[in-house]
Amino acid sequence: MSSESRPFLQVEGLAKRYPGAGEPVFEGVNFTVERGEFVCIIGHSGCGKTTILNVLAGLESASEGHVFMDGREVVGPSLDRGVVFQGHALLPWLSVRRNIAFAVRSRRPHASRAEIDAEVEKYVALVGLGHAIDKKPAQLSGGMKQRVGIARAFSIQPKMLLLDEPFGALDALTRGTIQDELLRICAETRQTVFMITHDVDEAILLADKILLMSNGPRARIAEIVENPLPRPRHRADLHYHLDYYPLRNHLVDFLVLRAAGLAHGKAPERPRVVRPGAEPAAPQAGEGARAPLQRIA
Ligand SMILES: Nc1ncnc2c1ncn2[C@@H]1O[C@H](COP(=O)(O)OP(=O)(O)OP(=O)(O)O)[C@@H](O)[C@H]1O
Repeated sequence: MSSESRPFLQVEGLAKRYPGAGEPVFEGVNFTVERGEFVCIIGHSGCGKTTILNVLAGLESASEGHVFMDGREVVGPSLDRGVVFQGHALLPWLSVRRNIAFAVRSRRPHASRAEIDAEVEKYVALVGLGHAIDKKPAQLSGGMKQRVGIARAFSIQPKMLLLDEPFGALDALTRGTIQDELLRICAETRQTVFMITHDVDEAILLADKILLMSNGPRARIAEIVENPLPRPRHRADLHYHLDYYPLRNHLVDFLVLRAAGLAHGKAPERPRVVRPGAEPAAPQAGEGARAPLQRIA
């Protein structure tokens, strides 16, 4: 396959086995992410989502399989991939400005102080925190700290952003506001994103594609769900779209009715692609046959 036709991110036959454990947590995990795509992964606790994200980040090694990003194999951490964890992981003794400057400087080690400062201010403004730029993390709310984490990840201009339940600990109102911000920033920057969430509505709002993971052990990506809802999306009226409930029901049914039965490697290694509630999409080059139309309304 030429590098032009290869997907931006390609995950091939990934497996993770911890020493002393019997069966692998997951195995035969295969999926792709296109440049500029926003992909969410959903699955029950313990199926291995964070482990997969850590492998994509280069922070953990897989027992089997390979990850290729932009034509190169991922073998360790890199500024090409920005990670935001649920805990914001800011340096507590540094102000917001200096936390982000630290990241910008790692990308531009020879830039002047004024250049770094200008970039920091741009990314802090992006997440609406200009007024708090000289505060320390302890002086910020949980939502503000997560915003700083997001600004920091964007400030390294990663080829791919990896988000591990970044809004999991936030109240619903704050979560909604930051989701809207992320939606806007991603629309502006065409950032490629891989995000773990437990929140079906969050995935529907943000994702182009939702990976459904079966339960472990020997979990797999059981299904790839294309999100038929058009962009731009707005939380306030998304649920009026005809495809909203077919999509939502499909995701919930998977989690409630199907995920457990597909544990122990019962999900197919090459997951089917479905588009609930919408007309079937035309097959893409190099993609296997798609599942027939699933109108569940
Ligand atoms: N270092 C480790 N040693 C042994 N087992 C581990 C280790 N790290 C994770 N595991 C096990 O691997 C499995 C997958 O963990 P992981 O955190 O990737 O799941 P997850 O799907 O992200 O879960 P959650 O949704 O609860 O965050 C779990 O059963 C966990 O106990």
